[in-house]
Amino acid sequence: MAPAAVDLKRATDSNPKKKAYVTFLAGNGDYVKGVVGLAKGLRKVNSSYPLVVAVLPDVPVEHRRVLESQGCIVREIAPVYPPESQTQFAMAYYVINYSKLRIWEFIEYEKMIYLDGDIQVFDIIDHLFDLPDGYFYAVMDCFCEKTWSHTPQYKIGYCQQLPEKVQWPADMGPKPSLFFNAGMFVFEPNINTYHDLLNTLRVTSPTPFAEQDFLNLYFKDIYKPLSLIYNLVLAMLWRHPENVDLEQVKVVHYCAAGSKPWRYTGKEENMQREDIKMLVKKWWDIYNDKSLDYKNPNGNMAAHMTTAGNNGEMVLPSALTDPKVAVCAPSAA
Ligand SMILES: O=c1ccn([C@@H]2O[C@H](COP(=O)(O)OP(=O)(O)O)[C@@H](O)[C@H]2O)c(=O)[nH]1
Ligand SMILES: OC[C@H]1O[C@H](O[C@@H]2[C@@H](O)[C@H](O)[C@@H](O)[C@H](O)[C@@H]2O)[C@H](O)[C@@H](O)[C@H]1O
Ligand SMILES: [Mn+2]
Repeated sequence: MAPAAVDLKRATDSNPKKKAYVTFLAGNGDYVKGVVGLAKGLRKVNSSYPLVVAVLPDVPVEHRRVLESQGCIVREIAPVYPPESQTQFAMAYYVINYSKLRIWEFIEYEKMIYLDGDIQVFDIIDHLFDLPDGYFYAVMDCFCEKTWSHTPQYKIGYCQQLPEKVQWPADMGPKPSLFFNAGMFVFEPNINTYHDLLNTLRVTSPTPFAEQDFLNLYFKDIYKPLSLIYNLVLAMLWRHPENVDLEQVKVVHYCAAGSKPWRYTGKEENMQREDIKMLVKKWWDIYNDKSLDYKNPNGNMAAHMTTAGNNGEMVLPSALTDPKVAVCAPSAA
């Protein structure tokens, strides 16, 4: 699918080096809040690059308009499904995450940083665009959460985050290759890679972590681990606290069960931790910061995005102001 002219134009005019952040949005639910938060977070750290949002057809036009009003470049992609199988995904909805593969087709960009919609960038990471070409950069995952209970490493208590804790037994074959979390990665869109990814997927049996497993398999030979400061998988806080210095962390990935800030209730395991409550509040502080809203070139909010409330305040479309999930930033520090 050739890139739409308008995207090409915007990519060339306002972004001569043709680099961009990209995220993925599916459905008509509340992940759009995550993407709005991400767009505002990148603005807060003064990133020089735009945020492209790859949206599935089921993302409503109202959500797309809100994202455009926040300065995002919205690109519709077709879904990608894995081959038919009886696989039980770690989370049933992971099946839609294979659609992330479409971003390799965004060849008007020479380098992109993919970020999940449940990620927030608290410190500028634009320098990652200058990493040498020809590699796939991402942060190593952790195998200690229950979501990994189907794996041999979980069963013997082995985790790449602390490999000396449990030796990998020789009778279990070679130690698993380094495995990255697919919520954040630095990559180069390339049409040949794109077609090869889709062709390879057609002959690859799906596995519990869906496209994350597939990407780890596909890029195993060129994968280069990044420091965890670029994608703090929250479980690291209680699984490997010795590896985490929160002061240094630049990117937080709200992937632990119950940690999505826009759905946070504090009820799930580990969600009453002071560091979790602090990180959720940090996310809400950005999401609610109106000074971080995008001002289009003529210096005001895109009119068709908002309507004035009774006393002139900015009223976002109902999708983003659902009273049921009104600001629930915990009172903690
Ligand atoms: O209903 C959904 C589920 C997922 N996603 C996108 O797919 C990414 C991966 O899913 P998720 O972050 O929930 O996986 P986790 O990192 O929590 O395992 C999300 O961050 C979103 O960008 C989405 O847009 N809508
Ligand atoms: O579709 C598979 C997903 O797999 C990954 O999420 C997992 C993984 O991080 C585990 O290690 C955690 O235990 C778990 O909580 C978390 O959901 C990616 O973050 C996401 O983008 C996506 O690729
Ligand atoms: Mn995620």
